[in-house]
Amino acid sequence: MSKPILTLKNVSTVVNQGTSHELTILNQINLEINEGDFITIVGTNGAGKSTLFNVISGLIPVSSGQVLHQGKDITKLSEEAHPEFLSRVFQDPKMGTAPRMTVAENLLLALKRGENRFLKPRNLKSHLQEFHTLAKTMNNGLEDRLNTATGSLSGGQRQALSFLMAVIKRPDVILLDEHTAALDPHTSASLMAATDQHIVEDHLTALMITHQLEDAIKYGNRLLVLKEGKIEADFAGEKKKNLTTEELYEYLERA
Ligand SMILES: Nc1ncnc2c1ncn2[C@@H]1O[C@H](COP(=O)(O)OP(=O)(O)OP(=O)(O)O)[C@@H](O)[C@H]1O
Repeated sequence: MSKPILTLKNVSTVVNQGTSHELTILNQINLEINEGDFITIVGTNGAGKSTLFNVISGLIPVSSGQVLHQGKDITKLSEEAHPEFLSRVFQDPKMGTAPRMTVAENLLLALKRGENRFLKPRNLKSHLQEFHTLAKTMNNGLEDRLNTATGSLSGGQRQALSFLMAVIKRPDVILLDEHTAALDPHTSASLMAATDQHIVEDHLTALMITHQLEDAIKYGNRLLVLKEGKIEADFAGEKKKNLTTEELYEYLERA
């Protein structure tokens, strides 16, 4: 049986506490994320999806409740300590990669994250074959652009690089924050397929926020609907498999 990698126990996040602008963004969230889970998350604007990721990443403090990593309380762990076990890919292709560095240099940076080493050219050379093989898995020509400055890549290639940088060290948890949303439909579908292949084949654990209901249903083993800071619905197994976009849409409208 799989064991929980991450657990949220009665997590609430309240901002502007004690003022007239007080707002409960997350309201008593209980969530157990198991090894190998690929959880898709949908919800209308302002439902609290990004805040949930911000709390898991240590960017926003919880007002009450607990966050556990492998059973260890990380509720008060600093944001800087989270990359040791967690990585995140954002919607904006400009985030997460250094634009003046080449694709290979960015991959090396991600591979050596936390090791505090200087980047040496010979160090880079020894990784080129490995990076070529890795980049090829994204099916968008990234492997032919290893020596190109990241800033001149297409949006799809840049997001593919951000994704590879996020998974290269096999973090315990990967947060995908609408990572295909800024791409055209064809590029988005291609990145989504490559994402899924990596997560499933490498048995990674991931959470993905998306507004694409088809993607939320098609990918992953579990689907959460967030509404006003609460988990309104939690579909897994057969229930998720049998869900249609129409039903989910109605659910969101009703929710
Ligand atoms: N630091 C903050 N201070 C005040 N309000 C905040 C803060 N962070 C988020 N909010 C509010 O909390 C609510 C939830 O925001 P959040 O960004 O988590 O929603 P979301 O589900 O990710 O929405 P979207 O789909 O639009 O990205 C929103 O009303 C937002 O304005």
